[in-house]
Amino acid sequence: MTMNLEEARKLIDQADKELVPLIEQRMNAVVEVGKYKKEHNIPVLDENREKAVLDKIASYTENKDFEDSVRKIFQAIMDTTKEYQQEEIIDK
Ligand SMILES: O=C(O)C(=O)C[C@]1(C(=O)O)C=C[C@@H](O)C=C1
Repeated sequence: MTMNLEEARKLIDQADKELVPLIEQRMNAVVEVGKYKKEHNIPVLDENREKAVLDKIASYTENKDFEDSVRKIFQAIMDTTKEYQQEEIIDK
């Protein structure tokens, strides 16, 4: 039997609540990398690192039906972190 809408949304809310502190933890590390890049004049984009991150997270994905979505989500995260490093750290 499928779950009802309310139950499914509760699970989404719970997952979101757990994800936000982890995203913040990731962002804190991204800020440190951004400062290092600024100090050492290193470009924000590191394609090799992004490929390595995507391959690693793909390997963590248990349900392979979700692998492409998980890769897209992490690519969106890294696009956002690059924008943050550029606008909030490099350009300041
Ligand atoms: O590892 C880095 O160099 C980062 O700046 C972090 C990060 C990421 O969000 O994982 C962001 C931008 C880079 O293109 C690669 C990875």
